[in-house]
Amino acid sequence: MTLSIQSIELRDFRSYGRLCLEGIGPLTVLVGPNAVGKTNIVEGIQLLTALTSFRHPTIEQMVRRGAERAFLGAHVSDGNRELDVELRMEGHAKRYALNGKAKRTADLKGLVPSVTFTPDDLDLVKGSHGTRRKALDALGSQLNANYYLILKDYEKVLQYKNRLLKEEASDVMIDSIDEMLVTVGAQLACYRASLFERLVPQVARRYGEIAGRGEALACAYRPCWEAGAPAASESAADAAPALAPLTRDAAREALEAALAGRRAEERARRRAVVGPQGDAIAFAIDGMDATLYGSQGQQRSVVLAWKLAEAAVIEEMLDQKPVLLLDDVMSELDEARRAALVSYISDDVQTFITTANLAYFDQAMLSAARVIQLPLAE
Ligand SMILES: Nc1ncnc2c1ncn2[C@@H]1O[C@H](COP(=O)(O)OP(=O)(O)OP(=O)(O)O)[C@@H](O)[C@H]1O
Repeated sequence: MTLSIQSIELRDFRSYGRLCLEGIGPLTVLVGPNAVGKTNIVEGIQLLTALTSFRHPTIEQMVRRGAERAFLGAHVSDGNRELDVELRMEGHAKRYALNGKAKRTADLKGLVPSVTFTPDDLDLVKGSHGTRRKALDALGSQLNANYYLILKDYEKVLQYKNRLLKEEASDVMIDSIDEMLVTVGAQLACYRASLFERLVPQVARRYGEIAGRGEALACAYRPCWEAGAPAASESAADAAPALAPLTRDAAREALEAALAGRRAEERARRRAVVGPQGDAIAFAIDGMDATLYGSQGQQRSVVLAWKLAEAAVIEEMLDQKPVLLLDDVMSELDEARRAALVSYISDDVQTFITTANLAYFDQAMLSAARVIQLPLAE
């Protein structure tokens, strides 16, 4: 059974001294003027579900100005299980707990998954490969704690290697860090390739439904070792997908060869150029790169399709519908795309929507929702 959020408490988090929302149902609409704290609530819920924030803030930015520590808590239940997820932030430490017992972030991944959709996500197609890699990794991290741990390990290895290259360390040192990079990087590439393979049919199907007109969307994931570092201008149509399924041995071999072949370049540039930080993800609509040629509407349809596909993959893999967090996106979508998004919202998909304007919602939806006007009366 799907866990859903029953109540939320925020203490000294962002603009809130204390905020309690109780008796939370399937659909909550948070409405209020600019800067009233709508996104702060969404961010708090994301930190308690996906265990991350789309704003990528420091702890200092999240603790209310003037306070020493912040507390976030959610009571979640599926009718059988009653769970309290808590997060405490102080200094440089972020500490999660479940029913009062300290937990590592990795232990809680996937417990109450969520899909967040904010105006920044509209850059998923327009933006760089890095934006798309981050989106894929954020999904993978919720689905599989090992994906998350490998990603964190890889970030550390890469940081260390960059330091060594900057300091012009000896070849022996670079060889030994490359060994680690190959082990961790090959695993990360395999996780990415296999998640991508699951995601793509869902994205393509949803794009077809949203865009209509028989347009075909192709998505390609190309690991870094294929033809060197990817340029953003390369066409998705040219970027052949990784041979599926990508095995760890094949990934290791390809990474090793690419590292050996580009050692001189890495030395000259004094930074790592080979590794999953160079993987490319691209979209093509009817054979044309969506980043370069897609209309604004087409790009938005791809993003929406990607988000709905994320929700579908989470449900498929975790047997649980994710909480949907829609931060101020209704105003960014036209009527048809709004309708596509709203059609996904149902009683069994717990949804939080923020908006400055209720005019974007039809009456049927509003009457099914709990509308919370912010700021709350004291
Ligand atoms: N650490 C913090 N301490 C105190 N206030 C903070 C902190 N972080 C953010 N804020 C305040 O929170 C407010 C922004 O809140 P939020 O982003 O949730 O607004 P919003 O209602 O989503 O606005 P908009 O509709 O403009 O997007 C700002 O006024 C900001 O100063």
